[in-house]
Amino acid sequence: MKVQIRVPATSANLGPGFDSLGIAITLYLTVTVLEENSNWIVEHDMGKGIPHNETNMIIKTALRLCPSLPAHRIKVESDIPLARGLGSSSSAIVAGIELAVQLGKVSLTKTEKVQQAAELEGHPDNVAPAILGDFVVSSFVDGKNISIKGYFPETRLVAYIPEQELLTTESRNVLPKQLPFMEATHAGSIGNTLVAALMTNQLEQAGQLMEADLYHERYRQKLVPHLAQLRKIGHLHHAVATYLSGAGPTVMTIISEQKLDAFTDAVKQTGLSGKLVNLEVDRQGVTVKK
Ligand SMILES: Nc1ncnc2c1ncn2[C@@H]1O[C@H](COP(=O)(O)OP(=O)(O)OP(=O)(O)O)[C@@H](O)[C@H]1O
Ligand SMILES: N[C@@H](CCO)C(=O)O
Repeated sequence: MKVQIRVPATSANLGPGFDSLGIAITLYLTVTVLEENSNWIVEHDMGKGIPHNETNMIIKTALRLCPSLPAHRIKVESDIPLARGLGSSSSAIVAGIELAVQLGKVSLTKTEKVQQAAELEGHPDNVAPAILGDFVVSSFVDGKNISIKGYFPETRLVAYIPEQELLTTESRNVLPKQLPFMEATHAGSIGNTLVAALMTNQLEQAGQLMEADLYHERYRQKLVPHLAQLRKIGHLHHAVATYLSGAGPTVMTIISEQKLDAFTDAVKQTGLSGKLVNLEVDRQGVTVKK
């Protein structure tokens, strides 16, 4: 048996949907399960910081769900860059949960998988679309995760991915501990209206709301000065919206296919050193091939 688990990258927040909204996108982490072994071996070329043994996040997650899981050699391939705001840690957690399900015969519904993954990640906005695919709106009520999947309007996406990593913990440290009540309700109303616009396929309206975040982008701006620059280029080229993907530093631009080339050409002319990647929404979420 050769099991292959494929998990999409994700882009969280979409502006005002902090810790709640996310989309799955067409970059993938793939785990191939090879033979049983006396200890866990994780083959990968993701860099020195990522363990090759049972301390790897994928294996740690799987063992947490199923401590008796028999050790295997696994191969991990990924085109999701680490610590760039594209949900790499969530994809590893989701792969670990699926590994426990496949090898340990752990039985979990999709809802239970999202619950487990969101508890491990600390917030559901990346793990929920990584599991369910497409666009997901998530929250916790009395400790129970509620995730609703919707159809994200047809569009193209361009990710500007800087060379430098930005850990989520570091990017959360610049956020305020509290927001005044009226500011919080206003920020929430923008997020609510954004969800309504997306669920009713009103992408233009959604774009305005995505750029009206009051929760996090203004506090993170100093860590990601390229956000304002890219948003300005987006406006000049009639992009739908430009927002900070997850905790950054990646900046995502939503744009129609017709305007995409002119936008990317303009970004290239700025001399910004990051990479531009054309993407689409992944509609499926995690898949398993046997
Ligand atoms: N495939 C993987 N295997 C093992 N560890 C991983 C893997 N992918 C990510 N990690 C761990 O997760 C860390 C990055 O997590 P972090 O939450 O900071 O960023 P992110 O998930 O890429 O971005 P964001 O949450 O903003 O979308 C990496 O530095 C690494 O320790
Ligand atoms: N909602 C999270 C996503 C990154 O994990 C944040 O912006 O910090």
